[in-house]
Amino acid sequence: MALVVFLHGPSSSGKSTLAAELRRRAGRPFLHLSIDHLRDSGAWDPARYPDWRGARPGFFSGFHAAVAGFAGAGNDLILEHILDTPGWQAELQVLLASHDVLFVGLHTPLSALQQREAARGDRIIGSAAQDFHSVHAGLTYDITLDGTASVSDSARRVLAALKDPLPRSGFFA
Ligand SMILES: Nc1ncnc2c1ncn2[C@@H]1O[C@H](COP(=O)(O)OP(=O)(O)OP(=O)(O)O)[C@@H](O)[C@H]1O
Repeated sequence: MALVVFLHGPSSSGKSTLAAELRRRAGRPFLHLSIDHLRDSGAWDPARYPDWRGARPGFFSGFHAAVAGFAGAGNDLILEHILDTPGWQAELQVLLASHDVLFVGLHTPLSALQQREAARGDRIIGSAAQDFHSVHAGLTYDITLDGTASVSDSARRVLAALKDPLPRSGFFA
C-alpha cells in the first residue's frame, strides 16, 4: 500500500508550489506526478495530435493507470491533478482503492488565480476561471487550504495530517 497526497485545485491555485514545499519538508521520499512534467519536458504535446479531443480520454486513462502503477509498486506519491472531466474521480477511486489517500483541496480566490495566470504567461488565459467555477463541486476533501496562505504553513498542515493509520479519505466518498 502506498500513500497518495492528492493536491487538487484550479490551474494556478498553487499545487506545484505546495508539492515542492512538501517534498522539501517531508523528510521522506515522495514521487511527484503531474501532467505538467510530461508537457514541460515535451514528452506530451496536445498540439501535435490531429484530433486531441478524440485522443484525450486515452491520454488521461493512461496517466491515471500510471499513477496507480507507481502506487501499486510501493511508491508514495504527491499527485497534482485537476478532476475536470466526468468519470475521472470514479476511475481513480477504483485504481487507488487499496491505497491511503489524503485529498487536499486548494481554494484560491478567482482574482488571485487570474492575476497569477496573467503573470505566468504560459497558461491559456481563462483556464483558471473555467476551473474555478466547477472544480471543487461535490468533492469531500480531507484538508482544505487557502491557496493564498503561506506555502510553508500549508505544507505544515498537510504533513501534520499524515497520521498513521490515515482515516479513509473523503476522496472515496
Ligand atoms: N501560496 C502562494 N502565495 C502566493 N503565490 C503563490 C502561492 N502558491 C503559488 N503561487 C504562485 O502562483 C503561480 C501558480 O502556482 P502553481 O504553479 O503552484 O499553480 P498550479 O496549481 O500548479 O498551476 P497549474 O495547474 O496551472 O500547473 C506561481 O507563479 C506561484 O509562484
